[in-house]
Amino acid sequence: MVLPQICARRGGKAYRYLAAFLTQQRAYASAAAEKDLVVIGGGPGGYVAAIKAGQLGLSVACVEGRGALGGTCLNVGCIPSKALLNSSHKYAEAKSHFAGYGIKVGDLSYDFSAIQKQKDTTVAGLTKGIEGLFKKNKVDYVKGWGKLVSGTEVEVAGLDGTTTRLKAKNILLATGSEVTPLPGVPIDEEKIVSSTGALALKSVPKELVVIGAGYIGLEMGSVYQRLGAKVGVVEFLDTIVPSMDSEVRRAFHRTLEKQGLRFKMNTKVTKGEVVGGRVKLTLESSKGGAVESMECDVCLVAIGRRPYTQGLGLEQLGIKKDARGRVEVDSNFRTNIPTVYAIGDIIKGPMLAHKAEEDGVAAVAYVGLTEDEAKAKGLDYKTGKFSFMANSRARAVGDTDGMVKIIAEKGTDKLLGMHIMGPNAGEMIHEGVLALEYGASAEDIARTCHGHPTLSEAVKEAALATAFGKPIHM
Ligand SMILES: Cc1cc2nc3c(=O)[nH]c(=O)nc-3n(C[C@H](O)[C@H](O)[C@H](O)COP(=O)(O)OP(=O)(O)OC[C@H]3O[C@@H](n4cnc5c(N)ncnc54)[C@H](O)[C@@H]3O)c2cc1C
Ligand SMILES: NC(=O)c1ccc[n+]([C@@H]2O[C@H](COP(=O)([O-])OP(=O)(O)OC[C@H]3O[C@@H](n4cnc5c(N)ncnc54)[C@H](O)[C@@H]3O)[C@@H](O)[C@H]2O)c1
Repeated sequence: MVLPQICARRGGKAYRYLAAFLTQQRAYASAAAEKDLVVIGGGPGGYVAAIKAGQLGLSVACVEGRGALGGTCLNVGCIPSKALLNSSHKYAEAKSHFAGYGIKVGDLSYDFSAIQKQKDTTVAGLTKGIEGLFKKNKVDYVKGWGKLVSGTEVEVAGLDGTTTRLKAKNILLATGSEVTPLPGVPIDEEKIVSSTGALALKSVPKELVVIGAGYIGLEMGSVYQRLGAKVGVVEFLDTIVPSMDSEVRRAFHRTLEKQGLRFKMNTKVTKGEVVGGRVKLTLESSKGGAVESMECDVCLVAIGRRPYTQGLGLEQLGIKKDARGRVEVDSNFRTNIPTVYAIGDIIKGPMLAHKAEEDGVAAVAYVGLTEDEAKAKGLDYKTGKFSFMANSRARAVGDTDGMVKIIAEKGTDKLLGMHIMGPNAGEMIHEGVLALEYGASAEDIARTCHGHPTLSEAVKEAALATAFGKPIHM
């Protein structure tokens, strides 16, 4: 009764103030009450866990400090990089391939700020969408930086300047990762950039040097090469993307070179500085000796990522980390403090949004063992391959670079790994994921009817090659 009386006495403005005050009090009250679960970090690890907990009927809060949900992946990772890859791919297609299909486009150009805007709109739509999902699943979104005070308490330095404490039966750490810095090459996010700066450049550089031929370097290098930049890649090792199957990796390397990327292998950058608006780099052979220099407009440092646990209070609580700074967990994701759990990039395993090897570097995807791993484990294995050059759909759409490679156990024919380099690899790999999950054999895949004409027929053909030694169409 109080609220309508005050409203009647003082008019609509007071009502609005009071309603806002009560909403705030309710938020404080719900924050102060003990939650079943408090999640620190709103990336793909944390936000999915929070939603699932909400769906299971638990009371849950998710603390996120960057001002938007979705973590690295949605804000400065998977999603913006794929948006730029898509735009640059469409432009490159129009430039180099449309004429071959009889399509005339006249003077082709692009508006880079519009490309960036499209990327930003995509990101904003998705991150806002997660806020909606939080509401739907009754997850409290607490905006601020969280710090463990005990195994059941989190202190939040709110983005609005307030400090609050959340009590929880259980706490889940999902604070993700950050760029690994390269000593001597300080990142300013304008001239010497990390992936975050590379995703937000205001214009396409004339010359880009990428340090590190891993996922990020090759994705961003491809984007800017397609948009007209001269791209050089400096890699410490003698191979690109070291975790990939070596045969697939070699084919991928050749494809990237064909597209125009230039590689300097077995080389490390020891110094980088901005002089007169240009980036000057000092290079050395990774095997020692031979100092040389290189110049470019923008340099991307992409030598890996490391777990982000800064300011989280792990040390005070004695939460164990390994030598690489990753939080140690048991098979139930529990740390050495029984009420504190950890998931995602801060624990061991691949730093991938869903810890499943999905959509790889623009067009590479894999699941299970590489041939090199099968060999190292001493397994008795066999392989089968099929090139997209011999796949009718790939021929029809003019996207014939790449292959499907399958690795299976020799005696049982059981699938051990699948590797796809080529068009739509990130979508097609799920056939391999499912096959591995259910312990399928290469013959199972080979005997399964695949629609025609589809890129997926290359998977069936590679399975035929693995199970019976021969594909049909090659
Ligand atoms: C350029 C790029 C491209 C990528 N592309 C792919 C891809 O195509 N496919 C793929 O699978 N993976 C990709 N990844 C990797 C993927 O982004 C990560 O593996 C994934 O985001 C990890 O999820 P996470 O939830 O563990 O951590 P994150 O996504 O890093 O989320 C952690 C969140 O926690 C917040 N946080 C940290 N500390 C605190 C604190 N104390 N309090 C409150 N909040 C905190 C951070 O602000 C962050 O938002 C890419 C990464 C990059 C950088
Ligand atoms: N499509 C995807 O799945 C995707 C895309 C982007 C990022 N990611 C994730 O993000 C993580 C980080 O990506 P990344 O590309 O930064 O790391 P990465 O580990 O994939 O590659 C880093 C590369 O840098 C090289 N390197 C290291 N130190 C060097 C030095 N001093 N000089 C020259 N080269 C050096 C390494 O040998 C390696 O080849 C990946 O591990 C991956 O899990 C995934």
